[in-house]
Amino acid sequence: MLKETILCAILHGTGFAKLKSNVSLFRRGENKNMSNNHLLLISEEQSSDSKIYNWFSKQDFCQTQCCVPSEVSQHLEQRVDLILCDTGEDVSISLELLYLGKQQAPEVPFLIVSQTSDVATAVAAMKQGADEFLVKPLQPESLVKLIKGYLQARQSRVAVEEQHGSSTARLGRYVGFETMVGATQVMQQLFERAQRVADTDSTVLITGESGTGKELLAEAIHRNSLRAEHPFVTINMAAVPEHLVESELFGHVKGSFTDASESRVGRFEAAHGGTLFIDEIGDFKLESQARLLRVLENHRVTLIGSNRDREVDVRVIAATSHPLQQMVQTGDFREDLFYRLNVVNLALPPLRERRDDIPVLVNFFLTQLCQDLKRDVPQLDPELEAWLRNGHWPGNIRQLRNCLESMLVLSREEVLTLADLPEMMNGGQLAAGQIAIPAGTRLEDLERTAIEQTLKRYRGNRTQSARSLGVSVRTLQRKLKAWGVMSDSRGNGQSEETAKLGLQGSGTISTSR
Ligand SMILES: Nc1ncnc2c1ncn2[C@@H]1O[C@H](COP(=O)(O)OP(=O)(O)OP(=O)(O)O)[C@@H](O)[C@H]1O
Repeated sequence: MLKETILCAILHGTGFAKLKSNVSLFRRGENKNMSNNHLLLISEEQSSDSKIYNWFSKQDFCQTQCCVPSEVSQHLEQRVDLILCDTGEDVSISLELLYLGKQQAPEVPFLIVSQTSDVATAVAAMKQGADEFLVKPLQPESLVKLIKGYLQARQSRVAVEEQHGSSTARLGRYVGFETMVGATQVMQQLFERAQRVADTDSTVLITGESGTGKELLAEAIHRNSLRAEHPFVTINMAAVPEHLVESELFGHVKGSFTDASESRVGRFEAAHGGTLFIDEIGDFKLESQARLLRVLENHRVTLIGSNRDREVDVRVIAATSHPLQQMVQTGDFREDLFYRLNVVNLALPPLRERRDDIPVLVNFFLTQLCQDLKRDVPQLDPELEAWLRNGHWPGNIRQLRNCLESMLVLSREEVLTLADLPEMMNGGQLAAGQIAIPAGTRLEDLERTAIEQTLKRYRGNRTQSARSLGVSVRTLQRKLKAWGVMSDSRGNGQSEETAKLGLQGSGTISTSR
């Protein structure tokens, strides 16, 4: 009996609670016209051979499209309201498609139809975000009822969101995350995916170097979600002493350990109804990982020193600047927890990989900071602009913002120049013989930067620059050519391309002697 109950719960995805709420939503809007819903059926068979498709195409509560696995990605670019995946005996194909579905359309319910009732497989599917794991043979009536429940819940959510002017991504319109700047294609795509995932309760893993905006993105997801009215609670695992991690997260009762002079509510409970952002999840020790996994699976927390647990309704967004997958391989991070967290992955690129955003970010921060400092927005000297755009920025957006803030605080001039750069950035004007290398500079960037600075110093004269760099003119020409800089036929003097190159800023490296 117990086994049956467990299996039943597993087969119904996130459990009975969710199923019940769907059913009640269905009742509320029963009379609504549902025929505009789009169901995507993934099948190994062509549509004409698929019995399940033939059956669905005769139903009038939705419009059904059928496709083979290789066409799924293409279909997800169109409107889809529910995915039913039946890939025959090989469930691993369904799991791969589930991953794809959750990456491309996280808010769309994904139902797996399987021929096996193997519990381990069902658990694996649920961990990866499947909404249902249904075992054949299926009862048409129950299946229709289940699907209608999902579709109705989805319709109701869209209606609520439209009423509140919230997300409309699924209708083909994209509303940006106002607090975040990013005009490049990579950021626009990321915002779009984040907007879509905001509509769901899926766990999200945000990856990216320090200062790329992981916390800001997590908060934007929360603000765009139906949980927005509830708390957004953060915890940075790197900042909490190891022995206090569990008590911070799960809370403790008075006297449960030496320093526990009072009972304390943990961050999970504090985030009830809202979102918990766990930063630097890679710093979590293995024992605590097991406990976190249990909370994510059961939605219940047990305070340290107590044997009573409490239900929590919390959406978790985790972030890491460490390569978690590698940590899984080395045994430093639990594989099951990794998959539980990585239902949707949002990867923030480093600033140096989206340089076109730098001018937009600079304007954004200058305006914001000048408002705070109650001063007029200064102009930027073109050389400084170029320097900012071409900097390496190992500290990413945080470093860019701090750099601008420091200049604005220290200079009241109407035009900011390279000379106003904070001392630690050096403005490309290091004392004679100095070279400063910011943490995170790649070797290939180092070489290019050194060459750029030297050419700039010798006003584009390649003979003098090559001599200064201790290489032949031919070697220098070869490198410039490889970087797409046209060769200067005069061998010296200042070609247009060299002049351009010479003007480029270059982090904090200088070859001055
Ligand atoms: N796209 C963006 N638009 C505007 N400001 C941004 C953007 N991304 C980040 N910032 C700003 O940059 C700073 C760093 O952002 P945030 O703390 O979110 O980064 P992080 O990746 O979480 O850093 P860490 O890993 O060190 O905690 C903040 O001041 C944030 O407001």
